[in-house]
Parts: sequence; C-alpha cells; structure tokens
Amino acid sequence: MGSTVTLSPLARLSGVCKRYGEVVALDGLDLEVRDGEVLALLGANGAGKTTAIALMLGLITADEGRVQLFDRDPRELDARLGIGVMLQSAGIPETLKVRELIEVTRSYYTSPRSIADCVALAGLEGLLDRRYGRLSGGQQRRVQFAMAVCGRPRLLFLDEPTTGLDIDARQKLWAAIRELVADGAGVLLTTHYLEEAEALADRVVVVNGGRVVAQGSVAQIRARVVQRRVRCRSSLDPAAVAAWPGVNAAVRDCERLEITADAVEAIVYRLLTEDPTLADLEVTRAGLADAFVEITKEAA
Ligand SMILES: Nc1ncnc2c1ncn2[C@@H]1O[C@H](COP(=O)(O)OP(=O)(O)OP(=O)(O)O)[C@@H](O)[C@H]1O
Repeated sequence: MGSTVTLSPLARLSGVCKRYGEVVALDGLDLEVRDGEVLALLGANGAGKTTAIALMLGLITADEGRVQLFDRDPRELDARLGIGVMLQSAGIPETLKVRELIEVTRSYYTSPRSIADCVALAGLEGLLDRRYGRLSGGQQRRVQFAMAVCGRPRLLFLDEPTTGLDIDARQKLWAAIRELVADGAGVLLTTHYLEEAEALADRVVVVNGGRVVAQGSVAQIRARVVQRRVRCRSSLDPAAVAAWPGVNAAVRDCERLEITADAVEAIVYRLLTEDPTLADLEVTRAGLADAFVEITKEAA
C-alpha cells in the first residue's frame, strides 16, 4: 500500500496538561503512536483517554505541552486527512442510507477505498441500502468502522470499537484491524474489553489520573503481576484458606473457591491434602485485566 516507515511517530503528545476548571484531566501526558502498530490506551473511567484522543484530533487544545499529528498541528486540515476516527458518540444522520454515508465520507479523501472494499472490511454485506437509523447497534458500529477506514487512513483512532458487537462481529473487526496494521497503518485503540487489547495491541499504555502509570508490550504489562489464580470446587472455608501462608486472597464464588497467590504450588498441594473431594482444579496466570487493576491500584 506504499506506506513509508517514518522516524517520527504518527501522533505525539509531549508533556501535555489539560484542565477543565478544577479538574485536571491530563497531567503531563507523553504518548506516541507509530506506523504499523496497535497502541492500546487503557485506564479506568475518567483516566483521561478521551481527552488525549480529542487533543490528537484537534478538537480541543492543550493548556501546556505539545500535540502533533504527522509532525503538524492537528487543527490543520491536511494533517486530519491522514486519520480515520471511530468515536463513542458518532452523531451520524439517521435518515441517510449506509451507501450514502460511506460515499459522503469517501468524498473528503484524495484516494479512498472502493465501496466494495469498505463493505468487505467492515462486514456490511446486504446493508448498503438500509437507513442508518434502522440498523441494530452492532450494525451501526460496523458502519462507523467503514466510515473510519474508507479514506485509507495512516492513523486510525478506535474508541471502544467493539462495544455492542457479538462475538462473531468482534472477531471479524479484529481481523480487519490486523489487516490494516499489516498494511502499515497505526491504530490508537481504547477499550474496556481487556481481551481486545490482548488480542490486538503491540504496545499498551495504562493511564491513571491523566498520567502514564505503565507501558510496554502486553506480556511486559502482564509480567508486572506475578499473581496466579487457583479455582476449584471445594467445601473448604474461604476464611480459613485466606489465612494460609502465601495466600493473598480467598473467596467463594457460588460453589467455587477462588484463591489468588504469588506462588501456587504449595497451596495446591495443601488444598488436595485437606479436601480429598476437591474437583475442577484450575490454575491460571493473571490476565491483562488483573495486571491493569493492580497497576492502577499501585499508582493510586
Ligand atoms: N468537557 C469537560 N468538562 C469538564 N470535565 C471534563 C470534560 N471532559 C472530561 N472531563 C473530566 O476530565 C477527566 C478525564 O475524562 P476523560 O473523558 O478523558 O476520561 P476517559 O479515560 O476517557 O474516561 P471513560 O473511560 O469514562 O471514557 C474526568 O475527570 C472527566 O470528568
């Protein structure tokens, strides 16, 4: 697709501060999105993700620090022509047909994808002549994705793109995102589905209180959390298990006992010894979800 690898990132925030009255939304945030990567921006509600995106889109301005889009001010139209955007609040006219929406959006760009390509990428087969307002939430989300990618953006902003999609549609969207990234596009993804970050992200940045509190590959972020989780069906009392050496927490979830610990071998041995009827034993590593909760807690 002829995308060139550049030394400078596609978008960059350097030491950015943004306040809304008394509220400090961003507090010296540094962030970069590069060619051919999916950067997942994670954080609890109110962490500052939407504010960071709004700055990169040129919708708001920073109080301090520098915001660049393709080395330019994001408010310049030329810079914005290189991006595609799928936000949570879409504000799309409901009476227009899907074909009209994609055609209008394509017309803003110099070398847009064909309608057929957009349909294939976003999974819109059979929907082109339907009115946007009559589509299901998941179908509307797919139309928004088609509108975001129809201009062949070098940088794609996807703000919780798979909210409301069923499993099949989510997998298809992930495949489309991987295809675009393989072609050299950069993606800034925010999501509350942590498995989505695990499935797509090359790098993860965790923000909290408008600052970066952790960054790295999914594996690096996960490695910051050594915890393992043990689940089993057992009649043992969780309060008693919680007092065992090495156990960080033990709770009952219906008939299942759920234990978290840094090292689980001795605990598994003791469980099997103390409850010979124990069944369905399962040991898992912490996922990104656990890592994220732990890192955010540490930062707080
Ligand atoms: N227009 C605004 N006026 C006042 N405060 C705002 C405004 N926009 C955001 N904020 C505040 O700035 C902080 C960061 O908000 P932001 O929307 O960037 O968080 P977020 O990480 O995107 O959250 P979410 O996951 O809920 O979308 C929050 O405390 C929020 O209440």
